[in-house]
Amino acid sequence: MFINSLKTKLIIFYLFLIIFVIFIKVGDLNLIQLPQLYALEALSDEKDISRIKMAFTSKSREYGVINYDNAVWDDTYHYVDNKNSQFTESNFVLDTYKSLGINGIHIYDKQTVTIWQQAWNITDWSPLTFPPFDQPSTFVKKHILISEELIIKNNNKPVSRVGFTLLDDKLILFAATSIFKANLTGNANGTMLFWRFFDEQVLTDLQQRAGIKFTIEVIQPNLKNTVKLTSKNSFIKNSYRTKKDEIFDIIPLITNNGAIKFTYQAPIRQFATSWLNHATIVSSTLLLLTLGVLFIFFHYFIIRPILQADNMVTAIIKDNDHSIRFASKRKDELGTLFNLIDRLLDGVESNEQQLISHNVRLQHISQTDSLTKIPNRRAFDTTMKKLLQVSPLGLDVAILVVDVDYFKKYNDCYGHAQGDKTLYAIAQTLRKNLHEDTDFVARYGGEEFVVVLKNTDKKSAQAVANNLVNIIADLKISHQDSDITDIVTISIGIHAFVISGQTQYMPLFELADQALYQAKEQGRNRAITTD
Ligand SMILES: Nc1nc2c(ncn2[C@@H]2O[C@H](COP(=O)(O)OP(=O)(O)OP(=O)(O)O)[C@@H](O)[C@H]2O)c(=O)[nH]1
Repeated sequence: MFINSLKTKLIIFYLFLIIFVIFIKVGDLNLIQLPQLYALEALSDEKDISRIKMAFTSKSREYGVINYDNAVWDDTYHYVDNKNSQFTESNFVLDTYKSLGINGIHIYDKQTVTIWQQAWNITDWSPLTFPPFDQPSTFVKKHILISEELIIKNNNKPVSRVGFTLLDDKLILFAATSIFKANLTGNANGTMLFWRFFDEQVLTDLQQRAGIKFTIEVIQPNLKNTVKLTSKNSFIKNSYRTKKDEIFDIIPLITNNGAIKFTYQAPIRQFATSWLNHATIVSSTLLLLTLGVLFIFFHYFIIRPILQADNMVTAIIKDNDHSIRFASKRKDELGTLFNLIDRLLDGVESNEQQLISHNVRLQHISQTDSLTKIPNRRAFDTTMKKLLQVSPLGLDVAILVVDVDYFKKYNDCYGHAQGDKTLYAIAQTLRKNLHEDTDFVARYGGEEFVVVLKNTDKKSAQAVANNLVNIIADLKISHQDSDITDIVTISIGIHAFVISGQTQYMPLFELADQALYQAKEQGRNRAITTD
């Protein structure tokens, strides 16, 4: 099956490896690295937020200090009592406002009634009236001006209120301090107020103090003080940054009637938050390249040789060809395995060759007569069948049946062992005097032999047979008991025929045998051909 393939298993292993690496990478990023980086970022953002808040605080405190210096001053204290305009005319000239950077100065008595007030438009330094301070509203009286109760609560010491407030929908920076003598003796006898609209200059000043460019807007006070948003990443809980990468926070107005919300663009994030970032792509590409190289390595050095071996063994089994060899030059375990298979094939091949030679010997034995060492009757049977099957039509063939004359008497006279020797001598003589390529001789049985002559007509067959009769006679093997002579002789019956589609050889043999009978009848030691 496909899944059983080594290559498939390797690919599946790689897929698991890649998923595992991505899993580790994502886990490491989300559970270890990002929380730390976000925490560091939040710490840095927190510092920026407090720098902005500090800018607001320092700006209002600066106003408070200037205001305090003017409120806790004997001249101011006496002015509240005597209202001598020389004091205000000499001290609060236009340049005073310009240098202090304020819109207005207001002096109130203990009952928070305006004693003196003056305000200017900072843009063109034209006179300005700002009703909430001119005729102080209940709100101003309560939240900005210093009441007697506050001073009593402060052990009869000067009280200052500094900060930002919202009046008539306008954001204002103010500083109010109770008017005291410079040596802080006696009671307070009023409130001195410095104020300024929160305009572009104030914003620029604050931005410079904080070193951050931010914008502001006035909002309802009921928003949370510090806004920590949940980041897009579900693993990271805290970040000050909004989805638009802005940071904002709230500065509540001291008068509790609103709040300043400042917003600024967060510094560019110094780390990647998605797992699909440059580093991941580079490392994933490197991983894939490494896996690719490993795959090629496995494929070329392990899988491919195994597949080649598979093909070779399949071919060996299919073609039953045991001569194929791996002849591997590899020095590794696969090389050892292939060499072992080669040795196994060596063994199989040598056994096979032994078997073949044994079979050849067996074949030879089964086709050879043990006494005369010439082909036997089985070989004659095979030869004749093959001859009738494969010979071309019209081929002349002759069958000669050879029989030793008076051989019973020979045996009786010389003994059976001598009879065997004589049979051997006759067989070998017949064999030697026939053409090895075209003629065939076999022992048919007993003292009877059969000769097959190919490409030989009747006349030639007669000549060959006569020659054989003479050659055996020429051996001059003595046979005292022969009725016709005193040497061993043979008789031959001949049947010559033409190949014409015969399928059985026995009728042909029997004709030759009948001719032999005639040769015996006519006195033996001769060859007779059928008519
Ligand atoms: N020594 C020996 N004798 C054999 C062998 N095979 C057959 N014979 C003998 O051959 C003789 C054949 O005798 P017969 O068939 O009577 O024929 P014959 O004596 O040769 O007389 P004709 O054929 O008529 O000339 C028998 O006595 C067999 O025993 C053999 O392998 N060795």
